[in-house]
Amino acid sequence: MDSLTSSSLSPYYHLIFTALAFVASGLVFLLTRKSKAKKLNLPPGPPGWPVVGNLFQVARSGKPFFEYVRDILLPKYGPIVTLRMGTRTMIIISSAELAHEALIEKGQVFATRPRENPTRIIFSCNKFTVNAALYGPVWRSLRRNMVQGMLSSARLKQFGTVRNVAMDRLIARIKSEADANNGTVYVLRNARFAVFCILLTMCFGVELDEEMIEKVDQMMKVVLLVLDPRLDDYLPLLSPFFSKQRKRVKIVRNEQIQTLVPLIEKRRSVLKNLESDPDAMPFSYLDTLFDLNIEGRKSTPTNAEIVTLCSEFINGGTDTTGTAIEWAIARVIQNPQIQTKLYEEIRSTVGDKKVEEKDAERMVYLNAFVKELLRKHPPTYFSLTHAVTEPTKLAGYDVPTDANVEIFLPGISEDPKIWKDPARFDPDRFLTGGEEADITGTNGVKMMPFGIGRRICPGLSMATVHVNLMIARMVQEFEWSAYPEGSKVDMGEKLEFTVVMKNALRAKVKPRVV
Ligand code: HEM
Repeated sequence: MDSLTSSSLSPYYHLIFTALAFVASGLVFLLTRKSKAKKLNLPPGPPGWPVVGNLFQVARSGKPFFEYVRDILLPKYGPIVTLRMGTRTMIIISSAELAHEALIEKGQVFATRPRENPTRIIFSCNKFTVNAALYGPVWRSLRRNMVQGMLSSARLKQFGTVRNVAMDRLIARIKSEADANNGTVYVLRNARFAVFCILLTMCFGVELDEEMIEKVDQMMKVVLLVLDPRLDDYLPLLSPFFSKQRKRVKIVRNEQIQTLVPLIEKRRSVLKNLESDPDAMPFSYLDTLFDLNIEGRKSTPTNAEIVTLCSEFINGGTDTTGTAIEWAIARVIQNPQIQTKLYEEIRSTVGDKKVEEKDAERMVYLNAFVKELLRKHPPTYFSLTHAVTEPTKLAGYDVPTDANVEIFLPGISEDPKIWKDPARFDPDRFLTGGEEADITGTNGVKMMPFGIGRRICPGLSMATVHVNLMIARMVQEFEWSAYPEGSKVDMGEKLEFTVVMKNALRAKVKPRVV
């Protein structure tokens, strides 16, 4: 789901409003006639204005989109709602039954993606990514390649050393930041950096120096900013007002290509003689892309397409994982008894040894903690947007092919009908005799932080390894507490690319004395 907020629309608000009033009155007659002719039985939703639909209601609520959905739409209209955002029809679902009906029972029909806005078309190289591709041969080829080439359990094992290096670097960074700042550190920044380094190395096949890492990171952030939805994405008739922004999109795309193509070319030449570069990894995502066969296409991916695929690989796992770690540390600080249980489990599993991923895998309490973390804090509150391959029904309502289908994840993982005391953060709920939840949705849907069905996140296993290992190492090395000392952690949320803590978590760390 695009990160639509009232603030992303408000700069244009007054400029556009007058123009719209004219256009609206001119089109109202035509549109009402047209919509009557269609006679779709769409799910219920707030009545909207002609042309703009509910766009300004959302913008004027002053709330981030996820809060508008949670606090205003769902209580009033129930678990399936229609919202008209300018020319786009959005159908939002927020119950386990409906997610199951759509993504499992009618999985094939709901497995495609909607029409993209022009900015996303540029950055996705016309939908040439796993996440944006329409359900069909291109998607199958790209997804199979990513999963078999990089994310299978055999491949994951091969990158164990990269993770260990990144974990040691993370601990060293936390130590030195704490030393320089009276024992305090920012959590998200450090966690994000650690996982970013892992993904960069896996992607490009070399360990980049700090300067290059910083350069790529800055560029990725700029890209995410220009991908923020604009008003003309919902109301294309306003696009003449946005020519400056369109130019900026092209400039940023060029910068992205200029930054990443040298890394691609370097790997191409290193591959001719791997032994020539002692720093080169034996394998990387790039290696799978150079000669990739795409069903229904004769040519292998171009450099621009490779840039896009690499960006997807890196972006898909960076903020999501970093966000999970920030909330994990917040919960650990908020609940010292949870921190003690985690630490005791680490001690009883590995003693004085450094915790490794095979140890983390068999730590029952840690795994319950991570599950509860992803239930209470799914890094994205909406799954990626789905669309249907043909007109269909959901809960008896019509779902047309041009609708954006959004799944609101906390509506499921905090549903009091399927969870005991869902607001409470309690890893013990997953321990013997307690509650259960299959995170993949195969045996029923109760939580779906990675989505479910055909489009389920292919990075699920790797992300779980990263989150488990990072939490285990961070708790093994440090005792975490609130900053300022004795203060309560502010659990407020805000939407960036993911749902992060409203005030970036700054925590006090004390190295453990063993
Ligand atoms: C905690 C970490 C992560 C979370 C919470 C997460 C969550 C998600 C979600 C909710 C979706 C949408 C599923 C749908 O469309 O229904 C998704 C898709 C995707 N994720 Fe992840 N993800 C994480 C990590 C990763 C990693 C590490 C990678 C790869 C390196 C990755 C790559 C992707 C890709 C390529 C898709 C698109 C799949 C498709 O359309 O077929 N993700 N992820």
